[in-house]
Amino acid sequence: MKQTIYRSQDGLEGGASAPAAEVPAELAAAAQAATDPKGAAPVGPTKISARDVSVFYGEKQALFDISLDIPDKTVTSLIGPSGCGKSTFLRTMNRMNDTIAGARVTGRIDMDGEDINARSLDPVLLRARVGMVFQKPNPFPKSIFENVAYGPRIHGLTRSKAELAEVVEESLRRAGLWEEVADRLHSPGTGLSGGQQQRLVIARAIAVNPEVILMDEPCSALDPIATAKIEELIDELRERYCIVIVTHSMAQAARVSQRTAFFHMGRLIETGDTEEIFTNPRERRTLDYITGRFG
Ligand SMILES: Nc1ncnc2c1ncn2[C@@H]1O[C@H](COP(=O)(O)OP(=O)(O)OP(=O)(O)O)[C@@H](O)[C@H]1O
Repeated sequence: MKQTIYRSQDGLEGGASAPAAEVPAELAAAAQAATDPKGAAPVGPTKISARDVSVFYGEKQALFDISLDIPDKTVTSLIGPSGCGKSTFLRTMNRMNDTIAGARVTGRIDMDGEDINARSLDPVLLRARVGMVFQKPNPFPKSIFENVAYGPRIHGLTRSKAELAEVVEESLRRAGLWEEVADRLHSPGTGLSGGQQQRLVIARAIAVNPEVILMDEPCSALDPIATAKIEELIDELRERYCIVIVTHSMAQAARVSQRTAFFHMGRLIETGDTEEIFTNPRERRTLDYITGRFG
């Protein structure tokens, strides 16, 4: 079933007054539910504030003057066609672009009002505060226990073995994996299924008390059941963390995020509540993308 969406005239290219497009009713309903879930916490205050952020890979400019506020305790989706700069923008938030030879970032990104590119800020500590989950699960070639214990140990977050074991258990519980691995904590993390490995990686990120979790297409290598589990987990985690997710799946963005930002050719075209972006976008390009006309 389709639902006809009428767009506002404000900011439209072309200025047509006809119904803009047909957004599948399921997508619109999912976006509505994610934006205004019953009993859920409201969108939090701004956690990360990007101003005029541009990124260059050598001579090539990949992002152009991005200004975007990312709220705390909220899931923000970054959507847009391949190559539009979603992952590049995600990486600016934990300075992962610093690790790419020839990459240069200009502009300013504040986290809780603090410039994350300040020289005084240690990128290793920043990456503990701003954890990252990649497309392909990447557990260390170590046991399940050691994968999670590694971060707290190197950052000196626990004082005894017992305390470390507690942090490991708590992190695995919060990542929804404890029940499945409690009896094999000392088996290799790489022996788990893809979906379990992705939850292990999330537990590893959680173990160092992050404030933000960045996810770069975290479900693209997973089957639908494992994907559903990760989406459920994302929904639970947002009560505590600021979450930013890059996804190619419009249905996933509509299901899991309360805020959505649409990128196109290195520019931020539009951002707003997910429901608004999916049902009444201001820009024609946004509409064309979410209704599958390009990308
Ligand atoms: N390490 C790099 N070196 C040079 N160019 C890069 C590098 N990483 C990304 N780019 C270029 O920057 C632009 C944005 O890429 P990016 O990966 O951020 O886009 P994306 O929207 O995440 O794409 P996708 O959805 O395909 O993952 C692209 O043109 C890409 O080719």
